[in-house]
Amino acid sequence: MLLGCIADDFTGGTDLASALVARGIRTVQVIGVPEAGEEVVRSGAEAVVVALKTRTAPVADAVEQSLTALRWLREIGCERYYFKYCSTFDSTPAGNIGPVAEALLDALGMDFTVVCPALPANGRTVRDGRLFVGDVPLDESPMRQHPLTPMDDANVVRLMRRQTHSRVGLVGHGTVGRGPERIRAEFDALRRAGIRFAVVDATDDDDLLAIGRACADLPLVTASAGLAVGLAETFRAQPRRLTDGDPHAPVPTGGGRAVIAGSCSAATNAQVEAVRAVYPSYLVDPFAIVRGEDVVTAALRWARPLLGQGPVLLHATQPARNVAAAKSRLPGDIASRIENTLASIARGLVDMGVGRLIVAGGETSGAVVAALGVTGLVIGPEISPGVPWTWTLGTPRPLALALKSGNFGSRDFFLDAWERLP
Ligand SMILES: Nc1ncnc2c1ncn2[C@@H]1O[C@H](COP(=O)(O)OP(=O)(O)O)[C@@H](O)[C@H]1O
Ligand SMILES: O=C(O)[C@@H](O)C(=O)COP(=O)(O)O
Repeated sequence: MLLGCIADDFTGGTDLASALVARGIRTVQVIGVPEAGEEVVRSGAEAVVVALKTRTAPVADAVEQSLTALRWLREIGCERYYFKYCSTFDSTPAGNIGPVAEALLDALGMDFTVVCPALPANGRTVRDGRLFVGDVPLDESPMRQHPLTPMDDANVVRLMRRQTHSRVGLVGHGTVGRGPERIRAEFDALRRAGIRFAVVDATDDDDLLAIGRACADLPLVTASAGLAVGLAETFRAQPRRLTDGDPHAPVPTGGGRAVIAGSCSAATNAQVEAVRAVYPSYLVDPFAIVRGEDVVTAALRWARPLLGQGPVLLHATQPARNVAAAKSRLPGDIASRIENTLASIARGLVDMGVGRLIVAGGETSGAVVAALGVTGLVIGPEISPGVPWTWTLGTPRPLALALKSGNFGSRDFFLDAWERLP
């Protein structure tokens, strides 16, 4: 085992696992910290991703869960660690990226690491420490209206300073463009100056390759899935401990097809719109949940006769103005009540024979995966950058499951995804 990864949500976990697999690193994703590690060790994986649902948890809880994951990764023999957060730095002013990163550094006895949210494959770049989504600074992108983690600042140095007690510095593009030696020298200079976190500019995969090489001796990196581009190369350069080949033959799965969408991100809204003209679709109404209606039974009654005919869509996804209205008029826990409702619907659909399921939204995926009793995910073919098909472990029968980050995928994602299934 070489690389132990801790992802702060489940879509983020499959994003990173898929990036590592695409670069030839055998990767297993586990859901939460398993009770025993033997199965993972026996699987011959070179990397393991522990997917947690800590992005919006209370800070102390997120820190504790992440430290538990780190302990488990150490126990099963990991030597290097990767804290994976969102390429749009989804967090609140209190955390959880900063506090978790700080706790992991402390636990590993380290005094320095990188903060690298860039993910050029999905249009997220960092210039002068500012995070861009396409050409738009993060705080002017639709992320400013996220239901749980609205982002009001694009400056990653400032965001990290808000969230940590540590000193935060910047390695600008001028340095990154000069290559790994220069970047490493800058890391050393920052470390000597008492800087604990270096935000690193990156605008393309060449930058990430250079940063990956410069990080070759760091036991812990913190990043989006982007840095996998660079780190995978440094791992491949090491002697391989395992035989070559794919440990994860695809598991053909049949059964009904469904899309469950709980993300209200711009990309998911567009994907829901695209599909509503094609599939039967059902809106899960937050106001009905709060009125105490049996939304789950109603949704399943609607879906039952349709499942034999083709895919169905069940969504809470709504445009930002409706989400703002729901948030202002409904109780504070409405987001998690919607997640739980969608998770119960997913469970009911699987009980009715659905075997191929797409879930949109990180928090939503966390709730669905828990309700289905999934203990691990085998990574299959990539549907679009950062979103693979996976096969579930721990469920009574393997399911084909795609966990789609809210802002990933083209407009036709829900229509095209089925074609990528073997
Ligand atoms: N109509 C709605 N009104 C308010 N909140 C909603 C609505 N639909 C979904 N939500 C909540 O918004 C959150 C979306 O987060 P998530 O699932 O992580 O999506 P994303 O990947 O886009 O961030 C979830 O907690 C979900 O329950
Ligand atoms: O890094 C990313 O953008 C994704 O891997 C991710 O974490 C997205 O989170 P959600 O949009 O909440 O799914």
